Amino acid sequence: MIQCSSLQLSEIIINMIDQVMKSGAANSVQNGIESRDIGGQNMNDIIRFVVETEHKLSQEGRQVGNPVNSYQLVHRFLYEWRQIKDILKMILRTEHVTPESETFANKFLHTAKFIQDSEMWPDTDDLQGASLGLLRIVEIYQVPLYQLARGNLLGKRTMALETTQCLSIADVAQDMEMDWEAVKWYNYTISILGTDTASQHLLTKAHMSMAAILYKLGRPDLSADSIQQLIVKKNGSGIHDNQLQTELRNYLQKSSNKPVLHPLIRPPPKWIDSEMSSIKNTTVRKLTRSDVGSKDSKGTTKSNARISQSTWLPAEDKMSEVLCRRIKLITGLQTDFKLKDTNSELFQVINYGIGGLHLPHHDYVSYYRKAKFEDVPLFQNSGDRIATVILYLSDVLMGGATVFPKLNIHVPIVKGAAAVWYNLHRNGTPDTRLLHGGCPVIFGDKWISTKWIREAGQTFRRPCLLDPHL
Ligand SMILES: O=C(O)CCC(=O)C(=O)O
Ligand SMILES: [Fe+2]
Repeated sequence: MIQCSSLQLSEIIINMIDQVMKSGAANSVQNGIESRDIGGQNMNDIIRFVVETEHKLSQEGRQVGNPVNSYQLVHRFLYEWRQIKDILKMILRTEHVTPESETFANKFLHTAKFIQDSEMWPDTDDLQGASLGLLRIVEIYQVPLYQLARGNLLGKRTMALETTQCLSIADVAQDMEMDWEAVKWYNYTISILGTDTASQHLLTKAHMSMAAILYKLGRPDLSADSIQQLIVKKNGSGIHDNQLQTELRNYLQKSSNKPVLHPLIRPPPKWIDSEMSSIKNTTVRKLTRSDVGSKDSKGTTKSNARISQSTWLPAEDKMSEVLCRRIKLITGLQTDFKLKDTNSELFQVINYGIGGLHLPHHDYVSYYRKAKFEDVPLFQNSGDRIATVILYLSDVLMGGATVFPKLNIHVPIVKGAAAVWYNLHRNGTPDTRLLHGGCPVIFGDKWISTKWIREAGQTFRRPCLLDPHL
């Protein structure tokens, strides 16, 4: 934890750089190492950084209590200086290190160690504190974010924030559950990110984090837009689809340990109406009063637990194929429909009128297996319903949300959006936290389509883990 003010800190850094500069080591390093030795590029980066920091600090660093500069110092100390130390240590370990480089590296590391030992080296708490300071200033004084980031704090000049620093502030806001602030900072970061390959990773991270927060804030529409924009940017920049698929999959698999709903890609707005109408038109005349599976008989029964009409979308329907492919892309799970050993069930299309509801239930069907329900071909060798995907085919004016009472999550019905969740723990046992239901529709006509994905075929896509809590 820093024990001194930012002024003291800047003095220390300036002294440290002065020392290194005066010793002439930086020049000899520049002349002596270059790329013949190891990591020529790294070394040039170090020198550039040292010179830049020195310049910036002598120009602006002495402003007492400047929140942006203090933030920059802490950030640089935490990340960039740490990187430099690692590189220098690596240089010292190489066989052909020149005497000049050795002196430079030793001097630098010695001073860094001295500061670190005196507990003045900033830690992540300091960075969080400095980030919160900036977040508060932006909110309380309504400072336009772009001005602050470009080095203009209410008319006073400060250092400009770098893209990685904006992203890091957004991450702090997210950690502190300052959700809308986080969205604002992610959005700004996205707006300044370049199209070079180095920025691609940051772009994905910013879009993904923003999508997750917007989803949590009950805006699946904006959440899906964020992911959609990412896809357009990535495809536009010539990055192969596979890379995006892997990133999305990693993201979804990582957060799957917490049973939360995942933002799902929504089709581009111009497709929504035609896709949704196509599904409704194909199925509307086939709808019949819905059943539920019953525990004690082998069959299904009409029940007041589910007041709706439903039917199944044929596997050969064009929309069924399109949606299966899309869900496979997003979840990474196998979604093929087969009459035996199926990877997923057909899309069930459900229509709830006024007052229509589905009482809280779980989607897993483990009790079927106990009741030897395996003789129904569809269930043979297909395992349990590992995941559920609900596509929302209509908007609902009031009511009708899908709710998860144990998780305190509610998903409003937004045409074109979708919700995904896993019903089973990673060890295959039912995850009871995923209890959910459809609230009664107050105004409107609720259309959804549900895809239950089965365990069969997912072995390498969502591998089993023994931990019963995952
Ligand atoms: O109607 C809803 O929102 C939920 C539907 C559902 O849970 C299901 O079909 O299994
Ligand atoms: Fe359900």
